[in-house]
Amino acid sequence: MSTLTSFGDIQKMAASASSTSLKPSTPSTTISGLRRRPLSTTFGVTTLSFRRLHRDQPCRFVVLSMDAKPTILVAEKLGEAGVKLLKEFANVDCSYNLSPEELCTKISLCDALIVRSGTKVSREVFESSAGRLKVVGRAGVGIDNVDLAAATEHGCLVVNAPTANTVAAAEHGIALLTAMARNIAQADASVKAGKWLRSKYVGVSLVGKTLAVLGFGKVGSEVARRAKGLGMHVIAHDPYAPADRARAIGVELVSFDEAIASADFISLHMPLTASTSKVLNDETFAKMKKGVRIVNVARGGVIDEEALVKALDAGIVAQAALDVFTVEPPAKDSKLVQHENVTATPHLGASTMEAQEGVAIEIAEAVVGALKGELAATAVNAPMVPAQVLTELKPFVALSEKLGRLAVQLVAGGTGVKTVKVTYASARAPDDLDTRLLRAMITKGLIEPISSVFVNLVNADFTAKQRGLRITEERVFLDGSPESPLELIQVQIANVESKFASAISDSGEIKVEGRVKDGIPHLTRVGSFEVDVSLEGSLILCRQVDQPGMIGKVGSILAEDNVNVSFMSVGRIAPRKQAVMAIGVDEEPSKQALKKIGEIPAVEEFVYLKL
Ligand SMILES: NC(=O)c1ccc[n+]([C@@H]2O[C@H](COP(=O)([O-])OP(=O)(O)OC[C@H]3O[C@@H](n4cnc5c(N)ncnc54)[C@H](O)[C@@H]3O)[C@@H](O)[C@H]2O)c1
Ligand SMILES: O=C(O)[C@H](O)COP(=O)(O)O
Repeated sequence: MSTLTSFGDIQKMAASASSTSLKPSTPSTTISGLRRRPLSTTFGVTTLSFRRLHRDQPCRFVVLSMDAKPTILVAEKLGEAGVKLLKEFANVDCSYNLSPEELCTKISLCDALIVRSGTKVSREVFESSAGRLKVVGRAGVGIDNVDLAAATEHGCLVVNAPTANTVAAAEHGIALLTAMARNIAQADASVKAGKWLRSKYVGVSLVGKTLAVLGFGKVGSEVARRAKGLGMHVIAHDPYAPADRARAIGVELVSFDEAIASADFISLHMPLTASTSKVLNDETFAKMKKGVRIVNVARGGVIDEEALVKALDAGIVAQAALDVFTVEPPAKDSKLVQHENVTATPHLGASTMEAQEGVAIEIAEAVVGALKGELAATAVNAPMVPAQVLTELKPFVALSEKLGRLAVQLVAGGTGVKTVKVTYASARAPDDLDTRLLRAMITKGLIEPISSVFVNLVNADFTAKQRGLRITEERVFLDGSPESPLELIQVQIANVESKFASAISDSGEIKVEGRVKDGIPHLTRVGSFEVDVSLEGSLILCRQVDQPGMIGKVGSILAEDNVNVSFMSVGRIAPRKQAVMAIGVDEEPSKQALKKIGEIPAVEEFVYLKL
């Protein structure tokens, strides 16, 4: 198990550790009764994880060791500028051509891994990392070589470099298109072989011909733009592309069948996914114009290569120019590669000096940012949260996790948490609030205190699902100023008993509610009782008969125990009726002190909660 709770947490934990000067050698009363778990060291922070002996509640200590750096394994050649950036922050191990076994062995010592398309980052890699691997950086666009499901299950962020090689790939597509049309590769080889075959290598013209671009994303649209410049009539098929983007460069979006049936040239630019795998096959080749020419700089797997050989032999496809193959490198005797009407390059689409430097910088910045706890703008398996949104949501992120932690600790032992409802009240329009981050942190708060699983933004939804935890979300629209993204967050756990009966609301759920005040998360409701206590340190909730002297009695028991009270608030139904007192404490009270509080005659129930 990794002892890190999230990318951001490592910094928070480090900060709190430095402020409380925890050291492994420092004896601390909090350590008694705790069994030490394996030690893990990551980038500047050594985490000692302890587990309570009697209750399944993890407790973490973080110790700073300033010289420790994260380790980043660069498994494929990366531009120098990127490596330099990585070295400023981490120990960088550039080890190329690792076998799958060597990669699995090395990975357990690495916090991040950077690959291009030549390395398979399989489930075994994540399993072998035993939780240490936090980020996989794909120095390029296609992430079909990374097992995303396994990454997500292991809470490992995957980031890519989606923009820096777009132009290079588009230029290579155009290079293949023109080279194929004029038999450049074949003619070059024959001249070098001492031949002069001017009539054999008569080509075809591009001007006025129809080019169908399949996949009208970044590369596809750049290819389209360039092909228009060559005087081609360009159509495109992409079920997800906005029509106005196509219109803006004079491209008509059409159906797949129309695209392949009317094209003289087809250029492939979609990702390899389950739905695009072998999208060009016997059936679809049969629908094409006889003599069509095909360019593929996307992924080999989008073409059924056997079917393409047949279509080439039958003359349905006159020529193909391929940069990518189902298996790379393809077999030496591959019928496809050896076909006289095929032009092949060894996956060179992104291989320009400029693109490689750009990609290296793009991925290095993304990986370092992710290791520092920043949310990545190019995350592939986690929500991408723009920086300004994140700044606004930050205190609500903390509030969310604390409400989750509080709510789950109020559940009586033996009653499983299955159904949680989260309500966000805000004066902003629903579309203006991205709740994925908040939901992930609530999930983290709900799950971590009762398990050894670590939850972060990447694996929160997966972990909740795996544990049968159903989290529903509701937005309540409030009148008022939409200046703040949220007014309050409410977490309700249904169908459970509570160890603090007052936490059960009139409708029968455990209910906690919080707000952010001056940037600090506050608990503002427990069950039907309004309270107001800042969510720092730990908390004692106490239901009593409202009467004079209660605050004093509890306060002096805590003072005798040398426990500092940070906050106190009483919420009551009516004067001299029942009240709930919420007391924030900096230290954990001793068992004797808690027992004494429970023995005050007016106290009907109480609970101690760790935040
Ligand atoms: N040969 C190389 O070196 C090289 C370099 C860069 C990119 N690539 C590959 O090129 C492809 C495109 O890259 P990009 O940066 O343009 O990605 P992108 O995400 O910007 O564009 C992909 C487009 O494909 C579309 N798409 C998805 N499913 C589709 C389907 N079934 N039919 C039609 N369109 C579909 C998407 O809507 C998207 O617009 C990827 O496969 C990438 O790996 C290869
Ligand atoms: O998807 C990509 O970015 C390209 O296929 C480039 O891959 P490469 O970095 O392995 O050249």
